[in-house]
Amino acid sequence: MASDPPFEQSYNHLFEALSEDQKAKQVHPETNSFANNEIYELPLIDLNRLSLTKSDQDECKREIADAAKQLGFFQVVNHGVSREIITRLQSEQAKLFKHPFREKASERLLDSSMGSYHWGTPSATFLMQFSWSEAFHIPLRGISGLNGFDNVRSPIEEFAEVVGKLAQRIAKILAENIGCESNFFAENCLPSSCYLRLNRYPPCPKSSKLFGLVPHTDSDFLTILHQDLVGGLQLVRDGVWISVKPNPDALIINIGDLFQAWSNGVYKSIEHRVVTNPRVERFSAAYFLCPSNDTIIHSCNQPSVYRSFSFEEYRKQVQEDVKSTGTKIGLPRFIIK
Ligand SMILES: O=C(O)CCC(=O)C(=O)O
Ligand SMILES: [Fe+2]
Repeated sequence: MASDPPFEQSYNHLFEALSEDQKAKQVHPETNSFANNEIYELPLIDLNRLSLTKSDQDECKREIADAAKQLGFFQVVNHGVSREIITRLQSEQAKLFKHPFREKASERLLDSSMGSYHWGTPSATFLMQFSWSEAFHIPLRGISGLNGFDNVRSPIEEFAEVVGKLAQRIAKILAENIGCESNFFAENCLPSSCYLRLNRYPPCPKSSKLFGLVPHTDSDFLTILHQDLVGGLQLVRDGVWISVKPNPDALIINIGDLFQAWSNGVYKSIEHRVVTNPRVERFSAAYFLCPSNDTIIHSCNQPSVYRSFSFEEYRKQVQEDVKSTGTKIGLPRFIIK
């Protein structure tokens, strides 16, 4: 049966032109061990302590900063997003993706100025650069553009509102920990410049060796993610890919490139990816804390590792690199030599 979205038909230059043997050579060298990666529980931080005594608060803040410095990834519980919102979001997200491919791709679902639908990887020239997934990219200023989709709009709005506040709270804690201007995020990362991405990873019958999402770092300050129980998210720890164990009660937080630059390399934007599952579909929802396009990102400590750049310049550079080389280069472009 054909997949939905029609990856193989539409990208047959990637899939068909290759013999089985060539395919095996083109996938990531360690993809054969996809299933055998260590299953790792991210550092689990209970945010309830932020409303307890000063020493509880300090301990909680220290754990957040330590995780952001060492692994770049952690998970939080008692984050303020109710189980009810998450359940509704998951159920409406699944329904949204169930619309026929033609409808999703025709932009009738989303007013195109308000959001966009993505599937596969148009810039991929070989299978290792290909992502077997589809996503709705929804700028928060555009939630009202989900024409006629009141059922999905309301859990998205509620999720984004609570997670947006959480993102601000975490960013402030991280800024204070390194003695930097903690109002920066409240001033520059308004909800109108942040966005949400709803991801779906269809079962991948062709090959369990394909990526659901290719290895990347996030181009924002920080990302807050909810994943379902299927699993598949992996990240690099000490140079080795490890699998993140899903926790239905937790939200995953990871540092993005902008925080790494702004903190002068103290907080780590870590490479991560999603691997495909041959039988089950997987869903995740991610909130990206972003500044306005004209915000200048400069290291808050000296001497600067990275030169200053605007968010717009960074995004354009990433897009250009992806278009011309098939992969994101990201922060290394901005290191002061
Ligand atoms: O689906 C996931 O678990 C990760 C998604 C992700 O990394 C992203 O959207 O940037
Ligand atoms: Fe990501």
